[in-house]
Amino acid sequence: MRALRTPVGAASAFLLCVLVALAVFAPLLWGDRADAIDTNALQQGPSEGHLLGTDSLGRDIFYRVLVATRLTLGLALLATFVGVTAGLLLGSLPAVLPRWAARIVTSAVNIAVAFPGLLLALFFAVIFGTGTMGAVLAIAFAITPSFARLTQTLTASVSGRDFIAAARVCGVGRFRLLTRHVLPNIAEPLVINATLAAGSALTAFAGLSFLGIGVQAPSYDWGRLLGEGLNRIYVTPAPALGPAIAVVLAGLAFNLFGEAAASAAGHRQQTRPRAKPSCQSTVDDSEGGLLSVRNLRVAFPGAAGWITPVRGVSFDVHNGEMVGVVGESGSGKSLTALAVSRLVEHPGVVTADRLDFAGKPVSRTSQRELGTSLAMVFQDPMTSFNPTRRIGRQLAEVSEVHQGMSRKAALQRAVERLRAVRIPFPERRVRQYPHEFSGGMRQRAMIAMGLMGEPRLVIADEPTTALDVTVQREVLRLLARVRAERSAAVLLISHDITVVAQTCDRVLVMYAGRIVEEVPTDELFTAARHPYTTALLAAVPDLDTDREAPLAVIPGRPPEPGEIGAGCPFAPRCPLADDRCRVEEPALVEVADRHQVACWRETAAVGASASTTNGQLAVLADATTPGARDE
Ligand SMILES: Nc1ncnc2c1ncn2[C@@H]1O[C@H](COP(=O)(O)OP(=O)(O)OP(=O)(O)O)[C@@H](O)[C@H]1O
Repeated sequence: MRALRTPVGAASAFLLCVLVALAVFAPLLWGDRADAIDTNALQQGPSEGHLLGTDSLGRDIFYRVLVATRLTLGLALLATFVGVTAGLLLGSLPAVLPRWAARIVTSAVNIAVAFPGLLLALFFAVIFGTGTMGAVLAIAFAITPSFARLTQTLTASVSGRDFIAAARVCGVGRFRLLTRHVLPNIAEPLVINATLAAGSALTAFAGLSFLGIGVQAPSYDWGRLLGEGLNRIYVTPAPALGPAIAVVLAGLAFNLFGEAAASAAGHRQQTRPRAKPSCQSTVDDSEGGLLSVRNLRVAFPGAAGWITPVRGVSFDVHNGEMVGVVGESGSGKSLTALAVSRLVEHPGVVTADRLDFAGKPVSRTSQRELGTSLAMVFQDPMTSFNPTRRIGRQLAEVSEVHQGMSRKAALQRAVERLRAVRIPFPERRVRQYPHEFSGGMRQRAMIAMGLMGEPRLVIADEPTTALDVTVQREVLRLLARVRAERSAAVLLISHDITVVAQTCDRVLVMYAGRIVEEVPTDELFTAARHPYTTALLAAVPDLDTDREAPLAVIPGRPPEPGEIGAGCPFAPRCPLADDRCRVEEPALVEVADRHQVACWRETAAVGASASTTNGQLAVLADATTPGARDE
C-alpha cells in the first residue's frame, strides 16, 4: 500500500487498472467495431469517425488498439508467468540438490544470464517457430535465467540469517527449509521483479510481433498493429503512433509500478524487525562431559592458502554447568560454537581429535537428535526468527518435527514455554509475528524455542549484546533459571567478561583461535594469570575507577587468522613478552586445580595484576618478573 502513496506509484497503479479494464471490457464493447470492414474507407488518416484512421481493410485502428489490449497483456503475462516459474524452480534447485548437482545448475544459469534477453528471445522464437505460442515460450525462456539468478542470490542472502541456522539446528530438512523459511522471505523482491519482467515481456512481445514472428493474422496485438502502421508512417503517422503509445504506456506502467513497489519495500525493510533461536533433546550422559572437545580446528580456504580461525581448542562442558567463553571480536568464539552445532558451512572444514556431545561424536549424531538436545540462542534477536511466520508456529514446528506432536499439542506447548520464560499473555503472543515482540521478548521467545524439547545444552552466542542493560539482566537470569530448573548446561559466549563473571562457573578465555586461559569464575578476579585475561579485567571500569583518568584499553589489535605466525599471538600486545614468547607458542597447561593457562610468563602476569589499580594497564608494562614456566 505504501507504493500507492507515491505519485509515481499511484499513477502507474491507475494506468495498470485502466489497462486491465480495457483488457476485460474492450473486446466485449468494441470487438465488432474493431473487426468491421469498410471498403469505402481504406487506409484513411485520422478523422472524426476514425480517431487513428483505418487500415487496409477500412477497419478502425483506434478500436483495434483498444481491443488488442487483451491479447497483448494476456500473452505478456503468460510469458512472464512461465518464465518466472521456470526461473524460480531453477533458482531454488541448488538449495535442495547435492552440492555437485547444484554447481552444475548454477553454472548453467550463469552462462545463460550472460546472453542478452532479447537475443535469447529471438533465438528461441526461431527454434519454436513463428506464432503466438512460439513467441510466448521464447520470451519465457529469455526471462528464466535472470529470474533463476535472482532467486539464487536472494536464497543465498537469506540462508545466512540466524533463523535459518536455528531451523537447521532443529533438523528441518532442506525442502522444508526452502518452502517454509526461505521462499516466504524472498517473495517480496521476487514479486516486484516479476512486475518489472512483465513490462519487459510486453515490449519484447510487441517487438516479436512487429518483426512478424509473434502474433499471426487474423489475431492482432499492439506489435502487429505497429508493424502494419509503420508501412505508411510517412503518409499517415497516426496508425503507427497509436499502438506505439499503447506499448510505451503499458511498459511504463509495469516498470514504474515495480519500481515504486521496490522502493516501498526497501523502506519497509529498513524498519522491519526480525528475530531468532532453536531446539532440544533426550540423550544419554557421556563419560567425562556432556560436551567434550579436543583439538578442534576450523579452517577456510583463503586467497593465499588456508586460514585457521580456530586452532586447536579443547574444553569440556559438564551436565548442568554454565561455562563462559570470552575474547575480543575475531577470536573464534562463534566458530567454535558453530562447529559444535555442526553449522560450519562449506567451504569451512572442521576437524577435531574429539568432538562428542552426550557421549557420541557430533558427526555421527543425527540432525534430529542434535536438534532435540541442543539449543542455540543467537546474538541478534532481530534476525533469529523468521519474520513471515507467527511466533507460535515457529516454536511449535520444533515439537512437530522432532517429537511428532500434533499441531494443536505443539502450539499448546509453545504457549506453556512462552509462559515459562515469563512472556505475558502467551495465548495471544503465539499468534503474533516477531516484529510485534520487543527485543528482550524475542530473545526470551528464542530461549522458549530452545525449551520446546528438553535441551541438554544451550549455546548462547552473545545473547545480550543487542539488548539494553535491564533486559540483558533478565535474559541472563532466565538462562540461569533454565539451567537450574532443567539441569541444562549452558555455553555462554560473550565479549563482555563481566557478563560471564556474573553468571558462569568457569571461564574460557579465547585469543586468536585458541583458549589461552581456563579459570573458575570465583578465581577470575583474584587468580587470573594470562596477561590477556588480566588486561581484559583491567579494562573493565568499576566503582573505584578514577573518573578523571582515561579508561584502560588493550593496545593494538588481535591478529587476523591469516597473520598468525610463530610464537604467542598475544606477544605483540603483551607488555611482559620476551624473546621466547615471540618464537614459541605456549601450550595450555594446568597451573592449579581446574585452572589452565597458555603463557610463558603467567607468573609475571599474576604479580603485575596484583598491583593493578583502577583498571590501569600500565603496571603490566612495568612488570619485569622473569618467565615462570619452562617447558
Ligand atoms: N566463513 C568464513 N570464512 C572465512 N573466515 C571466517 C568465516 N567465518 C569466520 N571467519 C573468520 O574467523 C575469525 C573468527 O570468527 P568468529 O565469528 O568465530 O569470531 P568471534 O570471536 O565470535 O567474534 P565476534 O564476537 O565478532 O562474533 C574471524 O576473523 C573471521 O573473519
